[in-house]
Amino acid sequence: MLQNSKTNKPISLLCQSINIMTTLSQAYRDHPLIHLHHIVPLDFDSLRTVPDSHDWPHSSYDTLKLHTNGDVSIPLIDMSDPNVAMLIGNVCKTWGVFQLTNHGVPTSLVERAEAEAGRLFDLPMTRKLKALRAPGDATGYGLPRITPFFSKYMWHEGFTIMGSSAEHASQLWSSNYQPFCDVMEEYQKNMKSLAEKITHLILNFLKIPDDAEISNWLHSAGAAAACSTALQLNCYPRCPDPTRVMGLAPHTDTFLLTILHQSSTCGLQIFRDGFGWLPVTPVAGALVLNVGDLFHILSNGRFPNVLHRVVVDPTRRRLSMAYFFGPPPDFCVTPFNNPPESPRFRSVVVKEYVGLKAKNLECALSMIEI
Ligand SMILES: C=C1C[C@]23C[C@H]1CC[C@H]2[C@@]12CCC[C@@](C)(C(=O)O1)[C@H]2[C@@H]3C(=O)O
Ligand SMILES: O=C(O)CCC(=O)C(=O)O
Ligand SMILES: [Fe+2]
Repeated sequence: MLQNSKTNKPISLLCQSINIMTTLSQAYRDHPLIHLHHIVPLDFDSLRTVPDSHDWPHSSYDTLKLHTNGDVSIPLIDMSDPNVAMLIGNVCKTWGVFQLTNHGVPTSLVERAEAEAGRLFDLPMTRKLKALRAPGDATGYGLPRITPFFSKYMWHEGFTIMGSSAEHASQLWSSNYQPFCDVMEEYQKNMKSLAEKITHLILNFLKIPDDAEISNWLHSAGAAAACSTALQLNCYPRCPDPTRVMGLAPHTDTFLLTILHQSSTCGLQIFRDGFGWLPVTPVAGALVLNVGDLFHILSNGRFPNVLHRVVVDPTRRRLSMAYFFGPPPDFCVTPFNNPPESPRFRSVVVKEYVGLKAKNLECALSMIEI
């Protein structure tokens, strides 16, 4: 029987019943987005003007003033710093987002993954549509999941992977799809082990005891592979008039942590109270990490689940790869509070929260608030 390496407690729930546990794709299939059937991304490269369907009423450039003062920038943390746990913990509290260098993920792997993502989005539309996300499914090619919550479409095409990408990749390329699958698999492995390390540092920072359910899960995660993970490849084609479109509309991420690689093209912005939208300027070799809703809940609101969006570049297409990490769909997330502080949220099972988000997007959090 597997045991938590720290507490020596058996990991019964997580490992033994693995066959009856909900997978993340299943959790998403259980909460389909009704309006997203048969709507496909535009063939952006063929367009010379912005169609009305993609013309945002309030342009992404001036709805909220973009803060351009160079001295306010997202913190940069060096993972080889001896105080890394403290640095990451404090930044999660004050910002909810940071860039990380010396993270141990080989640059060559990141470059190969970005090149494969580029090869995918370079395919003709007729080819990409072969891997179109089926109605009610979570994986494959298509529009962002949050699309139905907005009245206009985003200047975006994406490809979602949960585990193996073989089924969809073989629809994209009848042969020669193995290099794509191999690099995406290796990338996900590296992301998972980085996400586990960072989560471990954060749980220590929050002084969450070793016998808490979340610690028990994390210490078993490597062995049991019982996690919710997804890799989202994002492409923001260049746009004839970027001031009128939205690359990715403002949102928070659902899971514990997101690890993002952004190409050298600018576009990601975070919303910070008192400042407005701040750009996350690409730093070569650095990964962007941000707190998602589940860490916000788990930290009892101490960590902000940072609101972010993406604006589009007039001259260059932008690629990014976002890896989402959290406990498995059947896991119950309980806020960790130090008495006399009381819990701000009720406990919530991951798949139940996925369902709340599918129906209510950003209001999901307030629905579990106490
Ligand atoms: C595991 C995840 C996380 C998802 C849903 C599912 C697969 C795709 C992810 C994204 C990627 C784009 C932004 C977002 C908001 C979206 O629309 O799809 C993300 C969402 C979430 O964080 O909720
Ligand atoms: O493209 C980016 O920089 C951000 C993508 C993002 O926010 C997401 O995939 O959730
Ligand atoms: Fe995001």
